[in-house]
Amino acid sequence: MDLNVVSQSGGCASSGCGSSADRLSHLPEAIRAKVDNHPCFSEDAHHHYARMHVAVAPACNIQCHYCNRKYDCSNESRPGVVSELLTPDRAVKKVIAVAANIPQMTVLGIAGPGDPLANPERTLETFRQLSEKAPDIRLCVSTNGLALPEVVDEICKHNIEHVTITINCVDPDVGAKIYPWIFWNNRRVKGRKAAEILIAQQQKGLEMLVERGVLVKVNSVLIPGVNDEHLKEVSRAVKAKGAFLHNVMPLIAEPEHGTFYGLMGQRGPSNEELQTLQDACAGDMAMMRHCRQCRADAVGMLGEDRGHEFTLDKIETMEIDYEAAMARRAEIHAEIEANRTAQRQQTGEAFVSLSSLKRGLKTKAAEPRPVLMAVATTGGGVINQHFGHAREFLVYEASVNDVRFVGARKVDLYCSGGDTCGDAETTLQKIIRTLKDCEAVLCSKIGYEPWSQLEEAGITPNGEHAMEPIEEAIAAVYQEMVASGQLEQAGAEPQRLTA
Ligand SMILES: C[S@@+](CC[C@H](N)C(=O)[O-])C[C@H]1O[C@@H](n2cnc3c(N)ncnc32)[C@H](O)[C@@H]1O
Ligand code: SF4
Ligand code: SF4
Repeated sequence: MDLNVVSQSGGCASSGCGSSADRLSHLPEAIRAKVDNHPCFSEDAHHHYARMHVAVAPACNIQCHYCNRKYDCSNESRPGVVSELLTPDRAVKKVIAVAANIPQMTVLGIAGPGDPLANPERTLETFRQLSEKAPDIRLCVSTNGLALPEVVDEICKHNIEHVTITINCVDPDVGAKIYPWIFWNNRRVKGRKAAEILIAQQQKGLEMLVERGVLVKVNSVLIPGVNDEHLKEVSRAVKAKGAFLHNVMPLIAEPEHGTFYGLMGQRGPSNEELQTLQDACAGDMAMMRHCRQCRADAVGMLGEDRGHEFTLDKIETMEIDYEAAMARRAEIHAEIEANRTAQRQQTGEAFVSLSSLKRGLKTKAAEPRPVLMAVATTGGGVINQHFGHAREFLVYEASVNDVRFVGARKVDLYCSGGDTCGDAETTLQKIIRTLKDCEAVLCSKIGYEPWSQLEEAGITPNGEHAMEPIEEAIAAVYQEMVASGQLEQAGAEPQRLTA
């Protein structure tokens, strides 16, 4: 997301390129302070800070063709899925237990499993208690927007500075294909009329939040053949109304989830379709590309789920002094910030070197082509994960202009424990398919078998940059590729480095 904020403001003055952390520096101070440690509103922050959701809101006031909250699997990570519903009191207890044990957790969101604003008492009571008992935690809410205008003032009372509205369309004809019904003024409204009311409420809620200085993220589910082309218009419309960030997420639709789309065989988008649409929308506004479509009870860094460590039976036995925990949290946040500053400096140097590389290319020749690279990381902004332990890879695009984050791709674990990874061949082939458009994989270590199969598939494994900041390492690998001449564009004059 930070990337496009910068492109609107002209980018790095000297070179036209910069790290994702630097890109935050172009935001006004008041906004930067609100997003700098928010893992969802800042791509850079998501390497360092964690979030949690509490599942206090079971009911929903609309039906989306892609949602079925009845289907649950404890191993599954997707929106609407939860293991246990919580009362506000228990939710508050859980948040305090998590904040004391995972100090980098800065954000508590309520995102279901239904719609938080269709359960206003439970949602607002949770926020009320938390703003009093844990004032160092940022509070967020995610809603379909139908009930939003009526509760905007109440939300603002609880110091909520970040709200997400799911807006899949601004045209009721498109909406009628996504929403079979809404529950409005005590009756069920169907079809185009339902979509018309929902869209009007969403737009009104968005305007009201922006007027009150709340940062609004808009989620849109990309449903191929239904709203794919239309989402560019959605992006323009919400930007014009002052939304801060647009998060275009892929539809998840499997027949076994029992949703209308799942049963009708509606497919989700490919990685390429998603990225193409995100890039097309990016002309109009800042995009979030690091969303992991979390469960409604997720706990931990984005992409990880530590919910099993904080089940009700476990938190009942935890004795927590939150005053002391807050002091410890502040110390750890200061350490994280010191690390981030050091990383920023290191990455800045790598980018200066990328800029000299660009200047060194003969001006008439075409630039070397951009390259996608995948990275294995457990967080902290560095390359620190064994290939076989990765449950997801972060994908970056490197070019002579920039290194930009383009998305996270989930994979099955290659090493499922023990010293040997012998019988995991099918899993490895699936991982290679997921990364097939990447030209290198950067990780801390990698075994012989995946090394040779990646190479055979034309993906270069690289374990030389362990513990280095991600963007610095990618910039370095890209420079090596340029220097070796392997990135010359087909049909272009050969390029030469002058220095
Ligand atoms: C579970 S919802 C909860 C908040 C609220 N009810 C809403 O819809 O905004 C959180 C997010 O997940 C999205 N979502 C739910 N089911 C999905 C699916 N099958 N595929 C992709 N996104 C989905 C929703 O559109 C929403 O943006
Ligand atoms: S609004 Fe949210 S909770 Fe309600 S049906 Fe849609 S995705 Fe599910
Ligand atoms: S679903 Fe996306 S926006 Fe919400 S907590 Fe997860 S990563 Fe952040």
